[in-house]
Amino acid sequence: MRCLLKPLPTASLSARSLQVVSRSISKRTFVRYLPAPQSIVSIPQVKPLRRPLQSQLLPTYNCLRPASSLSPTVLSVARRSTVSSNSRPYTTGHISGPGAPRPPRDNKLKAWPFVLIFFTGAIAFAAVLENRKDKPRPMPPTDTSSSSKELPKLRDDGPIFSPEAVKVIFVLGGPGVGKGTQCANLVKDYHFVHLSAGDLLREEQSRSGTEYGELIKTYIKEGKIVPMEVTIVLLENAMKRSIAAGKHKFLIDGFPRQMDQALKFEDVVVPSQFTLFFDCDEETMTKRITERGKTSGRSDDNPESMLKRFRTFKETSMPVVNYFDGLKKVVKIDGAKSVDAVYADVKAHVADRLK
Ligand SMILES: Nc1ncnc2c1ncn2[C@@H]1O[C@H](COP(=O)(O)OP(=O)(O)OP(=O)(O)O)[C@@H](O)[C@H]1O
Ligand SMILES: O=c1ccn([C@@H]2O[C@H](COP(=O)(O)O)[C@@H](O)[C@H]2O)c(=O)[nH]1
Repeated sequence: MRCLLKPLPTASLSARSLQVVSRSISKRTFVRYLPAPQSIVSIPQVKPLRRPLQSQLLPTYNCLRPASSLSPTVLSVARRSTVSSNSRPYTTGHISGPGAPRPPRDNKLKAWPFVLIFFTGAIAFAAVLENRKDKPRPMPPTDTSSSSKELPKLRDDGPIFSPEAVKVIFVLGGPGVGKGTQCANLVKDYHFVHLSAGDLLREEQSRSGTEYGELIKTYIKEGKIVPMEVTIVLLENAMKRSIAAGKHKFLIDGFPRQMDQALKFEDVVVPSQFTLFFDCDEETMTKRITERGKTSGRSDDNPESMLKRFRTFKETSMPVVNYFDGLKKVVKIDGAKSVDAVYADVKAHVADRLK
């Protein structure tokens, strides 16, 4: 890039303009007029410009100076790079007559368009980057008529039960891994109350007069997680009923399936003791669900819903397991073994914490 400088009384420039021009000059080749004998002296910028040379050039770049007023160093640089007006098309347009510089034009505004373009470009670029940032998106509603329902309001004034008085163990694992089967064993031996979030949702879905029936039906069929407000209220009510009957130990099966549920439940109901996590490969779980699907009558025990449930489990529920694992609150059990072998492992790992 080149910048043409024409004779201009320094005094006619504001201090700010001088600053801007001098900054742009220090980065470019600049051209200056000398009175004689050359028509134009082009002083190529040396990068970086040596300090003493720069300090001699910068104060003079805007005005005509006799060559005699320049230091020998400046002059020699200038003369070495001096060209005739014909050999530099870019500069010839500014010469009228041999050796005569064009009358000065007001150069004050020249830097501003560049400054403006630079800043406008920078702002636009920043805006584009901001938009491309991956942002979390809300889950698109699967059924607009039901998802627009007003959800129950959850309190935010702390847990209603104390963890000393009410014991909660979360039971997690992929679809069909055998959570319900193992919970039934624990209920028999350790007198837990077994609350399956999926069962509570299915009950609510078919309860006459419910306003969430359609919403729950759609979410379950799609293998998605019903909004936590509905599930937490169902769990809380079921727990209150059991506590009123003198039962204080709960296995909460298939919940929390999503991080917001985990945090909210512990905030407003009761903090959990730990999580039993049954680990298993998808192939084994698929076989178990397929077998169960022959008689269960469940709307999600079919290949299409199964795939969606596996995906939701990996993407949405595994982060919950990992979260509690980070807090050292997960007991991991191999769920691929036989029912009895799995139960033996459960007892071996947590028998002392179940009483
Ligand atoms: N260890 C096991 N070996 C073989 N079959 C099992 C085992 N555990 C459970 N099953 C069978 O697999 C099917 C699914 O078990 P279960 O309903 O307990 O799983 P789940 O994890 O509660 O499922 P979901 O999350 O879908 O409600 C049932 O038919 C059950 O009898
Ligand atoms: O906290 C929960 C638990 C379950 N769901 C929905 O129910 C189905 C079936 O759950 P199971 O535990 O397998 O019986 C599940 O796929 C979810 O759609 C839920 O939304 N929130």
